[in-house]
Formats: sequence, C-alpha cells, structure tokens
Amino acid sequence: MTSTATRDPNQVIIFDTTLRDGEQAPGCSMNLEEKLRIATVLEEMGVDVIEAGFPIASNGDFEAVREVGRLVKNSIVAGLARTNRADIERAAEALQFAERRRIHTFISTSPVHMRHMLKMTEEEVLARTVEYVSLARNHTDDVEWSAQDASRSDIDFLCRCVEAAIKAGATTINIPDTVGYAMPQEYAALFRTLIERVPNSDKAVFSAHCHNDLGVAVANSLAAIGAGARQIECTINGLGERAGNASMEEVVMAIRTRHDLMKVHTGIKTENITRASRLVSTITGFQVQPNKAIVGANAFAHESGIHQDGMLKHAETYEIMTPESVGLHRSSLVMGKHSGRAAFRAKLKELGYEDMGENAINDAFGRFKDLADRKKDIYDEDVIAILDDEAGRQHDRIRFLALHVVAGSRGPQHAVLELEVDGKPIPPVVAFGNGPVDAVFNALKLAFPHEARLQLYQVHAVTAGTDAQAEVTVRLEEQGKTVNGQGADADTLVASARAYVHALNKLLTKRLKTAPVALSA
Ligand SMILES: CC(=O)SCCNC(=O)CCNC(=O)[C@H](O)C(C)(C)COP(=O)(O)OP(=O)(O)OC[C@H]1O[C@@H](n2cnc3c(N)ncnc32)[C@H](O)[C@@H]1OP(=O)(O)O
Ligand SMILES: CC(C)C(=O)C(=O)O
Repeated sequence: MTSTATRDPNQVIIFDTTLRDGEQAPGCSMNLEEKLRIATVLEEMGVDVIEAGFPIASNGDFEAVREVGRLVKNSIVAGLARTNRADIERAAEALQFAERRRIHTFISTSPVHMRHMLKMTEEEVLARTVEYVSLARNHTDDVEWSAQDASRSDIDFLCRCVEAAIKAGATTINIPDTVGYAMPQEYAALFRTLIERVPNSDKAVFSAHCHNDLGVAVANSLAAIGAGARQIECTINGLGERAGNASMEEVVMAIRTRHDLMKVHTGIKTENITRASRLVSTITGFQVQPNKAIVGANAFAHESGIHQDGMLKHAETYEIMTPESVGLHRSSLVMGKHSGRAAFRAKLKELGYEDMGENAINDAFGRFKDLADRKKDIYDEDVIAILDDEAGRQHDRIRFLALHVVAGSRGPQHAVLELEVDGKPIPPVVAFGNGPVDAVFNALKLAFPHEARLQLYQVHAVTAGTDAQAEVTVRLEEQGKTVNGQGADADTLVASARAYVHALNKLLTKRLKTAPVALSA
C-alpha cells in the first residue's frame, strides 16, 4: 500500500467488495471459477483493492481469497476478519500467496450493536481493536480497520477508537454506514469531524462503505469524498446485503463526469464498466433494471422526439457522458451467417473474451453459426450471451444435447430430452408437465434424478424482437446450498434446459467440496 505521505491526495482508491459484501445479497452465490472470472475483470479495469471474501466464514470463502490472491498481481487482495485471533490468522493464511495483501478487520462501535449483538462494553471494543489490529499488522503492513455501524456511533467514542486503531497500525480507517441510515450532509460531517479531531488522522486513508437502504449509498459516498475520504467501498451493479452497496459504476462515473466539481480521480478504466456489469449480472442472475444509471439498458436511450432532435443536432444536448466512455460502442465488425472463425475471434477480442479456452471458443463458434442461420440480425449482445453461456462449462459432467417439446392449448405438453452424462449419451427421456417449462424440468429430473428444489426461474430477452435470444436463470437449492445456472438460446425452452443443466453441474461441484479444503497449497 502506498503510504499516506506518498500517495496522490486527489486519487480515490476503489475498493471493490462484489465478491464479499456483494455475495451477501440473498440468493446470490458464486462458485470459485466465477469469482476468478470476476476478479480478472476487476483487475483489468484497474480496481485498487479486491475484497475476495471472509476466509473464516467457510471453506469456499477461504479458497476464493487464496485463489484470487494467487491470480491477481496488480490489485491488492483483501480478506475480511472479525477482531479475534482465529479470524485474523485464517485471513492471513488465505492471503499468503497474494503479492499485495490486506487484512480488513472490523468491530461494531454503535451502542445498539455493542450492547445487543457483541455484548461488549466500549472499553472491551477499544481493547479488541488495539489487540487485533496489532495482530493483523504482524501479518501484513496493509491493515484496514472498520467501525461497523459507525454512522450510529457516539462520536467521542468513535474518535477514540479511530485514534487507537491508527496507533495500533491501521493504514485505512473505514467508517461504514452499515444500515444505510445516514444522509449525505450528516455522513460528510462525520468524516470532517473525525479527520479534524483525531490527532493522527493524517496517518491513515479514510474510507466510506455505504449501504442503499434509503437509496443514498452513492450520494453518501460522494459526500464522504468531499469531506476527505479517499477510499470508496462499492460493488458492481450495487449488489450487496439487503438493498445493496454503493454501485461502483455510479461512483466512478460521477467522479469522472463531475471532475470540475469534485477535483478527484480514480484509476478505473471506465470503458470496462459495461463488461463487468454484464458479467456480474449473468453470473449472479441479478438482472440490472433498465433505468439503472450507467449500466441500465435505457441509460443512453433517447425515446422522445425533442430529445432525439437534440441528440441528432448535438449529443451533448442530452448526454452528460458518452456511451463509449462506459464501454458501449458501435460494433466495428458486423457478424452474420457468413462470418468465419477469424471474424469470430476478432469479435471475441473486441468484446474482451479473448482469454477463453480453445474448446469453449469452438463450441461458442458452433452455436453462433447455428444462431446466425435462424436469426436475421446478430448483435454483440447475442454473441456475449453465447460466450457467457459457454465460459467455464468445459468440465461439466452433464451436457445438454437436444430437446423436443410439444406445447400449446391441445396438449398434453411434454418434453423429450437428450443429455450426456460423464461423456456418455443417455437414452432420451419423455416427461409431461403443467406447461412446457414444467415438462422440460420434469424431464431433467427423470434423466438425472436429484432432490434439489427450484427457487427461481427467470427469463430475460437479450435483444429486442421476437427472434431474440432468451437468457434464463435457474436457482436450485439443496440442503441449504443455492446455485444459479444460466442458459441462452433463441428457443426459450432450450435456454431453460441449459440453465437448469448448468445449475445442476454447479450443485455437483458443490457436493464434491464438502470435504475441508487443504489449508495450504
Ligand atoms: C456488516 C457485515 O457485512 S459483517 C460480515 C457479514 N458476513 C457474514 O456474516 C458472513 C457469513 N457468516 C458466517 O458464516 C458466520 O456468521 C461466521 C462463520 C462468520 C460466524 O459463525 P458463528 O461462529 O456460528 O457465529 P454466529 O454467526 O452465530 O454469531 C456471530 C458471532 O460473532 C461475534 N461478532 C460479530 N462481529 C464481531 C466482531 N467484529 N469481532 C468479534 N466478534 C464479533 C458475535 O458477537 C457472535 O458471537 P457469539 O456467538 O459469541 O454471540
Ligand atoms: C464489514 C463492514 C465493512 C461492512 O460490511 C459494513 O459495515 O457494512
């Protein structure tokens, strides 16, 4: 970590917690391979700190922090820990391979948390802060301390804790609005007071971590910057516990677009925002609402006549930032049924998917040609849907082969499904259902018997038009573990079967991981 003395005072550090607080969103779960894909994209976009998990919380989190630490070279990798020995030692162990590592330790400072949750006095919280920040410093020079529920804490006590944490060696002080209670002017005042009153405040970077319960997480983050915060904790698409965290794309684009006012900058390559947003949404099955700032489908769409007239005359009449600045660009390569492998590879590069494995590229190319035979216009979104569908599927035990469905009012609706399991085709199965989707899922249960329960079935059209591809998310639950599967196809029922098969494969991998992971490499 750059010391406070040498760091650029106008640079805002972007601390992404999609893999930790983002994953705390109910129903959101990501497997290791998916976390590594997200971490790669975060690193490429210039994220300063990637919080990869809470290592003591589960073997999966431990493994995620360890493997993100092994993979990532430029970003700092952080692991979360409560203020106790076991958490901090587990975090240190998970981070052992990370070139640049941070232990992020937290404890609550508000009366309601101390009294009812921790059952600790102020003096106990203060003593723990000192003891465990010091312990974390034995493992790394880069230690962040968070005062959970800071915005509802007593200011005198908070000042004492912050001073003690810095004295014990914390280099970043995080002041979270854990329950999304603060208002921007109030949150800014909190930072101003702390920075003014804590005598050693210049020895640490102050950080904001905001939740969106009242819809002001981004406004609070920006207000904190105005009051001296130089790290923002945020997530892609604003994913996170309850109503979510401050959304990274909104914070970063506000800083970039209003540099005239804010006079600060980040190191984020904003052109990578759209790709990151899409990836997180595909992996988690959390669709981005169309009117979401920056990454919503309508964020750069101009519908009404007067706006369109203005746009045609001069884009700045209605656009405060360009679509290109967030990675939405007019495609230079138009894809269609006559495109070959060279054009397809060039398109992968243009879309940022060039690191896909050879087998995945070949499978995706086959599906692209198949789609191009059936669909008149192939948009970038169509290619991305296929690529996301193929990525990470090479080790799947169950593979979708074919589907025939009888639907409509005359019924009986039934599905004939062909799968391959462990490399061998199984005989086609026929199942009936209450509608075609039910028939498809019943066929899957017959072909590959399992107890998992369907928790979510969601369909979304990739582009406009009746020949658009459907992107389906299926969430399955088995013994308290949930997984999300995705599938895309111009036929909604095929996309549904693919999504279900994807979820089943993820469940099988999860089952294999019930044995504890090795604690070292
Ligand atoms: C605001 C945030 O986002 S904080 C991070 C939230 N993330 C998570 O909780 C991740 C998922 N959590 C888990 O898997 C589990 O809760 C674990 C593994 C972390 C802990 O599990 P358990 O040991 O069974 O404890 P449980 O969850 O029941 O209760 C939490 C305990 O941690 C204590 N605790 C909470 N915060 C802290 C802290 N910062 N420092 C020390 N102890 C703390 C609580 O007082 C409680 O202790 P108690 O059992 O003595 O009453
Ligand atoms: C652990 C801390 C930083 C947190 O997530 C919160 O307070 O919301």
